[in-house]
Amino acid sequence: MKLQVKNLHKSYGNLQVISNFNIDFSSDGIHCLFGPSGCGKTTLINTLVGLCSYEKGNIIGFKDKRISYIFQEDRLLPWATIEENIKFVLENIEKRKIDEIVDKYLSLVDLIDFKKCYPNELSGGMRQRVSIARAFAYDGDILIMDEPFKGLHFDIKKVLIDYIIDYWYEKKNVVIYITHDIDEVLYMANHIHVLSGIPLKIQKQFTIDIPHNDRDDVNTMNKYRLLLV
Ligand SMILES: Nc1ncnc2c1ncn2[C@@H]1O[C@H](COP(=O)(O)OP(=O)(O)OP(=O)(O)O)[C@@H](O)[C@H]1O
Repeated sequence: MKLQVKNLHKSYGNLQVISNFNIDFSSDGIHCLFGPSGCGKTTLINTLVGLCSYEKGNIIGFKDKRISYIFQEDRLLPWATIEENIKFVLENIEKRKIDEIVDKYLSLVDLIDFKKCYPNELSGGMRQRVSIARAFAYDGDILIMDEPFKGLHFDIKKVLIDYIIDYWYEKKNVVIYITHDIDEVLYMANHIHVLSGIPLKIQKQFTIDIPHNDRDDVNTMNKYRLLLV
């Protein structure tokens, strides 16, 4: 699967956040958008998934795709329990299977004991984990994540990153994520787009074509680290 953005223009009033921007996404590796706060990364992905309007340009390949989107903020329904929040995105699936899916992903994010709780009974990090579980349960054709692990404890973060890497090897879906964390990039990403802005620009793009379970040689990885600092 290949997704393309061509000559994209997007502004908020007089603020031109994206101007004549081009980028391609493929399913042959995990894509990372790496850039400073405020350069326009969230605006770009909100535009790609149709949450933001844009003035000009072509967005090719996203239409009619089911998209799992992990937002920066949890966006849970406050009046629904944790399990109901996940069930809400599971359509056309038989009831027995729905319970299995809910339990599978709540166990993955280590929140199975909290499924009858409401969002306001959980901490911010726990709510973020629910929103990760919800996105995985939805199982879209494209997975997009906006700083999904920000503020999470190292142990659970590693479990979730390993899950995403395995998920990508299994499904070979397009996976795009935003992060500010260099170690996370070196551990998880294949195609790295280093961005600046505003307006949003690609400073450099490079590929780490080392298999994920073979990235522990510090000297090799430092070569890539230097491209990110
Ligand atoms: N709804 C909005 N209305 C007006 N301006 C906005 C809106 N959303 C974002 N902006 C502005 O657009 C610019 C890009 O914001 P955006 O959130 O896309 O950046 P970002 O790279 O994702 O930042 P961060 O890494 O901090 O999330 C910023 O100057 C921001 O103030």
